Amino acid sequence: MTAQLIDGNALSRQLRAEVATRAAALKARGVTPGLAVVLVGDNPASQVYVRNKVKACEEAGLHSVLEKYDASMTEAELLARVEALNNDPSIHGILVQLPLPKHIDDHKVIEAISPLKDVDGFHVASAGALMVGEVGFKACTPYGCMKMLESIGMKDLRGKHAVVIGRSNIVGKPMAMMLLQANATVTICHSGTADLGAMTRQADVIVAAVGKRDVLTADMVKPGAVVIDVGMNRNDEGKLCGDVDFAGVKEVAGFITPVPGGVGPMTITMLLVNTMEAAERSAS
Ligand SMILES: Nc1nc(=O)c2c([nH]1)NC[C@@H]1CN(c3ccc(C(=O)N[C@@H](CCC(=O)O)C(=O)O)cc3)C=[N+]21
Ligand SMILES: [Mg+2]
Repeated sequence: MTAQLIDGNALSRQLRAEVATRAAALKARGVTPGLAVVLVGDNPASQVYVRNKVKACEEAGLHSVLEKYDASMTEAELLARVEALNNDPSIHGILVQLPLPKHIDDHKVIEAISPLKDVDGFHVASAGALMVGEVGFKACTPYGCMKMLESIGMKDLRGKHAVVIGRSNIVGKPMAMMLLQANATVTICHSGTADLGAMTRQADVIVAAVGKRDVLTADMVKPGAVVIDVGMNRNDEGKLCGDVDFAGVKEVAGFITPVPGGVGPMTITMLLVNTMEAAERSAS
C-alpha cells in the first residue's frame, strides 16, 4: 500500500480530548455545554447514529438530551419542540436528525432552529456566513474533512487544486467553500460533469461525496493526491464502504481516508466542537 491512511478515529480521539478540556473549564465557570438531539421516527440507521452522538457527548463531558418522537408527530409539534429548545438556556446546540418523515418539511424545521444553536451548520444563516467568511457554525462533515487535511500539514491550500465530487447543501457545497477559504483552487463536479476523470486527474485534493460506490477509481487519481472519502454505502456483502474504490486508489494516492474510521467519526467530533463553541459563545 503506497498511500498513508488519515485515521479519523485517532484524530477524533485527539480533538475530543481537547473538547473535554474546554468543557471542564466551562463547567468550572458554572456552564455545562448541552446538546439536544431530536429524532423523529424509527429509521434504524438514524437510531445508531443518534446513539453514537449521545455517547460521544457523554465521553467528552457534554450534557446531551435525546428527544425521540413517533413518526406520526406533526410538523407543528416538531416546530414547537424546536422553539422550546431555542429558548432553553441549558441547551447550546440543537440537532434534528435527518431525514425526517415525508410529511415534515426538512427545510422549514432547519430554518426554525436558532442560528446561535445550529451546530449542524445547516441553517441558511450558517451557510451564508460561510459563503461570506463570517462567524457561523460550519457543517460538520466538510469541517471534519478540513481538519483531516490540516492533520497532514495541508491547512493552507494555496497553489493546490481541489476537486469536490458532489454538490449537496450539507457536504459538497460547504466543502467547496471551506476549501476556497483555505486558498485552494476549487472545482465542483457532479452528475452533469462531462468527463469526471479529466477533472480529478488534475487534482491535488479530491473529496468524493456522492453516495455511490466506486465513483473514484485508480485511473482517475494523480499519483500522490490526497483522497477524502465522504461516502457511506453498503457493498454486496453488506459491509460499509465509501465512494472510492479503496483497494485500487490506495495504490496511487499519497493519502487516503478509510471507510469506516475516516470521515464518519470526524463528523461527530465536529458536532462536539460546534456545541462547545456555542456554549463558550453563550457564556462570554
Ligand atoms: N441533522 C443531521 N446531522 C448529521 O450529521 C447527520 C444526520 N442528520 N443524518 C444522518 C447523517 C449520517 N451521519 C453520520 C455520522 C457519523 C457516522 C459514523 O461515525 N460512521 C462510522 C461507522 C458507523 C457504522 O459502523 O455504521 C464510521 O464511518 O466509521 C456515520 C454517519 C450524520 N448525519
Ligand atoms: Mg421531508
